[in-house]
Amino acid sequence: MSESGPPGEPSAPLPSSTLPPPRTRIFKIIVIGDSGVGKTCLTFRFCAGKFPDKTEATIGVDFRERLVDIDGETIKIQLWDTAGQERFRKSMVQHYYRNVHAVVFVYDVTNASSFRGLPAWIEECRQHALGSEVPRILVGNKCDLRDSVQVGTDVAQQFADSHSMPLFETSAKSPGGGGEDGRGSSDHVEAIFMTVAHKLKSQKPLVLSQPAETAAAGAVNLSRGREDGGGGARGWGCSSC
Ligand SMILES: Nc1nc2c(ncn2[C@@H]2O[C@H](COP(=O)(O)OP(=O)(O)OP(=O)(O)O)[C@@H](O)[C@H]2O)c(=O)[nH]1
Repeated sequence: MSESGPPGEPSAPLPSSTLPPPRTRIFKIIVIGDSGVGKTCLTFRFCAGKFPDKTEATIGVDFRERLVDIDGETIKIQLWDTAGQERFRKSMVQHYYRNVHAVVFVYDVTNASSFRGLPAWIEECRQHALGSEVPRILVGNKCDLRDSVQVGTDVAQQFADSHSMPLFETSAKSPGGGGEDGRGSSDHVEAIFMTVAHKLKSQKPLVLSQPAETAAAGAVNLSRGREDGGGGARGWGCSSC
């Protein structure tokens, strides 16, 4: 007998209009790295599909979200674009690291100092008890500025390997290697975040979720932008990356 139905009546399936809405899983991904490496541009690029007209230094944190479809499941990717400048981080930093599902470390390939700063960001994660089960990736941004590169792929790959992270080199501005408007033949920034989402989906079910109806509309299909597989990164040893 149904607990909620009238006594004595057999339980019948609920009409679909009365079923609770399906839950949407949320993947919280924090994006960290020195000021000016392009965290805002990368997250904007993924969530809004374009390079922002102008950016200012992030104060505290900005959130950007996008619904994606992975193997038939709608998932909300929530990107936390954190401030790179110490003075804009202080009061917020403990909030970034709560319930984090993945971390994206960003450096600027044209700025060696931003690459040298990476161990400090890794150390900050350690201090906030981020375990090795939390996937991390390394992103070298601004690859469109070919003549100004200061951090070579081999040195970055060595660093990534030594921290068991996949390395992606990309450009938020011209992510497919195409024109300045960013409309290349394949969208590398897309592939990077989708690779993280795939990795997370292949892990155990995550707790954070919300009814799908409250999530923003506009789910996209995974097949878009996956052709290049995210730049042949290695480091996780899983089939989806
Ligand atoms: N050429 C080029 N410029 C970029 C790229 N990504 C970001 N920029 C520029 O780099 C500057 C800093 O970008 P942001 O995205 O604001 O950097 P951020 O890491 O969010 O900086 P903070 O908020 O201070 O931590 C801006 O002038 C961007 O236009 C890129 O891929 N190529």
